[in-house]
Amino acid sequence: MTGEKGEEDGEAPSRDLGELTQEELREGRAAARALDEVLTLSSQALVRAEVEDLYDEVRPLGQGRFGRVLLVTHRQRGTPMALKLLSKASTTRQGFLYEFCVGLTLGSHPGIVTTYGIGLETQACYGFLSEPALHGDLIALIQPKKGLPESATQLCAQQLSSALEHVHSRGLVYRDLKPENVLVFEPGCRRVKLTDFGHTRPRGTLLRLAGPPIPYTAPELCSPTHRPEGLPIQPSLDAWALGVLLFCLLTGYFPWDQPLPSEDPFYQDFLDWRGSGKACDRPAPWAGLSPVADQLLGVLLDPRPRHRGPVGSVRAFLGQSWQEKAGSPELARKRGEREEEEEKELGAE
Ligand SMILES: Nc1ncnc2c1ncn2[C@@H]1O[C@H](COP(=O)(O)OP(=O)(O)OP(=O)(O)O)[C@@H](O)[C@H]1O
Repeated sequence: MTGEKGEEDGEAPSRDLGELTQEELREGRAAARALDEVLTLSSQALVRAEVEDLYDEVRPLGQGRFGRVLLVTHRQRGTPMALKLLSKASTTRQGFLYEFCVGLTLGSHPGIVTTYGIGLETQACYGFLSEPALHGDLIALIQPKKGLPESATQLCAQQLSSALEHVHSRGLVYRDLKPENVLVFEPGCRRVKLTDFGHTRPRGTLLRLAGPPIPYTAPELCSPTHRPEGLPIQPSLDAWALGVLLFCLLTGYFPWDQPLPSEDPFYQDFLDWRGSGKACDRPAPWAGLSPVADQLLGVLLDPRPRHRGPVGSVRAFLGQSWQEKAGSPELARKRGEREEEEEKELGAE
């Protein structure tokens, strides 16, 4: 997404490194400088034209809060492309250029949507072109209370962790991992790619939460005690979001609404279980996950950002079973506990 920017971020002052090491701060600054370079060049090369002068509209591909995405074909060559249009009413020129240029600099990775080097300015909108995904996004594939087949989940895990590692290797933090931003290029999730770089920022950028937290928001951003000037952002924010996304894919549930123990009993239950390590404390939504999945999610969903595993931790768990097999005594026991709990909850109403 893109939007009015600048309310929520600023540059980390050099005398105050927050939780960043000198090396991390240098990495973030180098990323900011590299982006600035691409942005200046792209800003000079925007094509001023109306969409219909250059492209034929085929059909809408999707709609976000800020952007409308259309399948178009090039008028002369017939090449199919996705055109993301951002209204000038809600997006600044700088905000648009930022999203466009982050896409351009990251697009060489197979797990990241390729952005073409054509930026457009019409009377009412800014726009840019990228490769079109003809199988939609991941949200359409997740079945409520079921999730995705495990094979598809592991394929997503492998490709998304690699794509996020690429983002991090460029000194950037993605910050917007959710199923709507994962595009599907082949059935069965054999090829999925990350899109929407409107929230991506250099490591170390100071960030305050602009709205209410969502399930994917890491707890360090929700803490009321966090520094008023903002938290210097780290790749560990993406590792948390990856953990939540994998949970959703495996179960068809969110693990919690927001990671605030005082507000969200599901999150409190998770913390209690982490603390005790006892099977009887396992929260109901976690029934159905194998010990391997527990371990993986335990690494990614560590509430302490400096102890949280990186996104690449996923690799060590691929190819092992992440779901209890249907009919296994362990699953029957966990399901029994879940049903008992649900009965208790219903009884309490
Ligand atoms: N290259 C593409 N090919 C196919 N569909 C796409 C493509 N890019 C985006 N979409 C679809 O359009 C939707 C909206 O796009 P996008 O997330 O970029 O918009 P946004 O306004 O920035 O979103 P947000 O609400 O997260 O701010 C996506 O969820 C996806 O379904």
